[in-house]
Amino acid sequence: MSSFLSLRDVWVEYGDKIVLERVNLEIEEGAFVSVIGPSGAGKSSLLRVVLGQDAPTRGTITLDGVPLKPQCDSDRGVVFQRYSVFPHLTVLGNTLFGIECGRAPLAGRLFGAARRAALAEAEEMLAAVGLEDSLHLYPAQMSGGMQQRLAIAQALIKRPRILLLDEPFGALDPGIRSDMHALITSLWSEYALTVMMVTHDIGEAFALGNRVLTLDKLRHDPHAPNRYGASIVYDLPLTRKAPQRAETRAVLTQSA
Ligand SMILES: Nc1ncnc2c1ncn2[C@@H]1O[C@H](COP(=O)(O)OP(=O)(O)OP(=O)(O)O)[C@@H](O)[C@H]1O
Repeated sequence: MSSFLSLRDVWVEYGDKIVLERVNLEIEEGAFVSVIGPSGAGKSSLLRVVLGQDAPTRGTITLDGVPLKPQCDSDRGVVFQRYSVFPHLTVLGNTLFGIECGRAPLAGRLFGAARRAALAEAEEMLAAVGLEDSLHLYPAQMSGGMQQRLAIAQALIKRPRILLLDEPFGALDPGIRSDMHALITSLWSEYALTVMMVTHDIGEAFALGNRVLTLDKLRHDPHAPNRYGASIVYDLPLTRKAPQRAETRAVLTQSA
C-alpha cells in the first residue's frame, strides 16, 4: 500500500547537472517534515517537484496512490521566504482573490451570495492567522511577519492537503519568528495539514517538524561536480505530535 505522498526513485536534472538522484520518500498524512541540507543541495528543487512547478526528470510522485499532475493545484499550497502577496490588493482582497480564482476562474470574480460566502471565509481565515484587525491594509503598510501571515492565509484558503514552506520565516526577526512558529504549529493541527518545510535553521527544523530529512551528496567527483546529485542521507523521525485542537485554539486566540 502506498503512503499519502510517495516519491519513488525521483531525479531532478538541469541539463547535464544532476541535482537530486534516487530520492525515495514515503510521507504519512499529517506529518510535518523539515528538510535541511547544505546550500545548493536541492531542497527547493525537491519542494518544486512536490508542488508540481517542475516535473522530475525521472521517477514518480504519487498522492494517495495517484500520480501527481505536473502543475500546481489546490491540493498543494505554498509559502516562500519572500512575500508572495499582491501589493495592489488589501489583506482581504489578497485572500479573496485566491477563492475567486478557484471558484470563478474565467471571470475572476464572484457575485451575490457566492461573494458574501467567500468574504466570510476569507475573514475567518484571516482571523485564524491573526490578521482580523488588518483586513483593509495594503502589504506595504504591514510588517514582514504580517505579510507572511497573509501569505499563509492565501495558501490555506484553497484548503490544500499539503502545505509547502520554502524558508518561510528566513527573513523575519527572531521574536517574530517564534510567534510564527507557534502559529504554524497551531495551523498544522487545526487544518489537519501535511507540511513539508525547507529551512536553513536546524533548530527550527527540529522544533517544528516531527520528521527531519537531510539532503546531501553521497558521492562527489571533484573533476565533475555536476555528475552526482543529492539524496536523503538522514531521515530522523521525532516523537513530536500535532497539538490537540483545544491547545491550538488557545494559541490562535493569543496570536490574534
Ligand atoms: N532552473 C534551474 N536551472 C538550472 N539549475 C538550477 C535551476 N534551479 C536550481 N538549479 C541548481 O540546482 C541546484 C540546487 O538548487 P536548489 O535551489 O534546489 O538548492 P537549495 O538546497 O534549495 O539551495 P539553497 O539552500 O541555497 O536555497 C543549484 O546548484 C542550483 O543552481
